[in-house]
Amino acid sequence: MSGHATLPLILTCGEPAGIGPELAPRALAAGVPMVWMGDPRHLPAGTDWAEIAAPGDPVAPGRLAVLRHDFPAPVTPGRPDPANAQAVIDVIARAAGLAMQGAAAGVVTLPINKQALKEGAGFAFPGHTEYLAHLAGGADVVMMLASTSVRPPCRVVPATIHIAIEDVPRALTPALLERTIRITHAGLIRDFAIPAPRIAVAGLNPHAGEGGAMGGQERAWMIPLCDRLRAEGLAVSGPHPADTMFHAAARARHDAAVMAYHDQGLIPIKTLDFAGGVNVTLGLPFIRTSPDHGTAFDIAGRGVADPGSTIAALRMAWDMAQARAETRPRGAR
Ligand SMILES: NC(=O)C1=CN([C@@H]2O[C@H](COP(=O)(O)OP(=O)(O)OC[C@H]3O[C@@H](n4cnc5c(N)ncnc54)[C@H](O)[C@@H]3O)[C@@H](O)[C@H]2O)C=CC1
Ligand SMILES: NCC(=O)COP(=O)(O)O
Repeated sequence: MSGHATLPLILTCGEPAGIGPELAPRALAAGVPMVWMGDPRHLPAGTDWAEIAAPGDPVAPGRLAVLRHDFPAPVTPGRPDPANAQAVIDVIARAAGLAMQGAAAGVVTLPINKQALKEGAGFAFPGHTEYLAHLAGGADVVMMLASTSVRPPCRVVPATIHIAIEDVPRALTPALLERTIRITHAGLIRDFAIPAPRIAVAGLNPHAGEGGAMGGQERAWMIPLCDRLRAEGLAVSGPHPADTMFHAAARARHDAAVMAYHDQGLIPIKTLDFAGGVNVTLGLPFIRTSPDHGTAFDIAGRGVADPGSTIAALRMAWDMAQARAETRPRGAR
């Protein structure tokens, strides 16, 4: 056992027409070592910043360290420019590359606009989660959103993510659900110091199918899958009716909830803790967190964006980096 993380986190700029640039200087309030990667011309006027050549280079306290990445086109808040799309993608890849080389403690991503990247640069991924998994050589990952300021905590993992609701029943297979549960289980042990994670699984249908009266997936394979994993020793419960999994007493009974689809999980967490919710990718070879919100074009450039979720994402990533450093064998990177 050894050590603690010393290298900074990299905060990627995300979509520069969104609220990312104004959140960057305010993220210093997290009080953890970080550098921002992006085009400094996008930062709010008056930002105290200094360019550095590598993540570990020193800057004066209170000053934003910048790993410069120039963008080709000027930015208008609220109006993404297709000409900048490839640079947004390149920043993510560059930051992930540095983290994989061991040159940074992890990556915290400011939001991207998926539509702008698809239209501007043919971005072929639904989001950071899948792109980072690809950059990591096809890592088996899940998306978890974790609260930081509600008790009992709320942690949700959607088994299917950014797909049309009409495609969910076909995409939600026994293999996908089992894989999602196993990655969640391993991630809670590794990064959340929960030695025997309790995982609640949501049914797909109202009332978890009501014994087959409201849908058949629960009886056909979800109950047998949960039974099998329990027999193996995993603390898996369910499938539960999704609508009663998130009141306080229900949250106290699990460490994470694996949900059938995006909104089944993201609506409760964003309702309970929008300002403190953190998106974590479990299963990557490096640490990645993100605020839970998007690009917020409707308020971009006005200086009113709440930095709470970004600050929480930085602190969570830093805590994860410390925990990993403490359990890393001496001499290993
Ligand atoms: N990790 C990422 O890169 C994410 C990207 N997105 C993307 O963001 C874009 C916009 O998504 P929306 O669904 O509209 O969600 P959104 O989170 O951008 O905005 C929803 C509402 O919340 C408000 N809001 C968001 N963040 C806020 C903050 N920090 N402070 C104050 N108010 C805030 C916005 O003004 C808006 O009214 C989409 O392209 C989506 O794909 C969405 C979620 C995560
Ligand atoms: N709805 C969550 C979201 O869009 C985050 O996606 P990702 O960019 O973190 O994969």
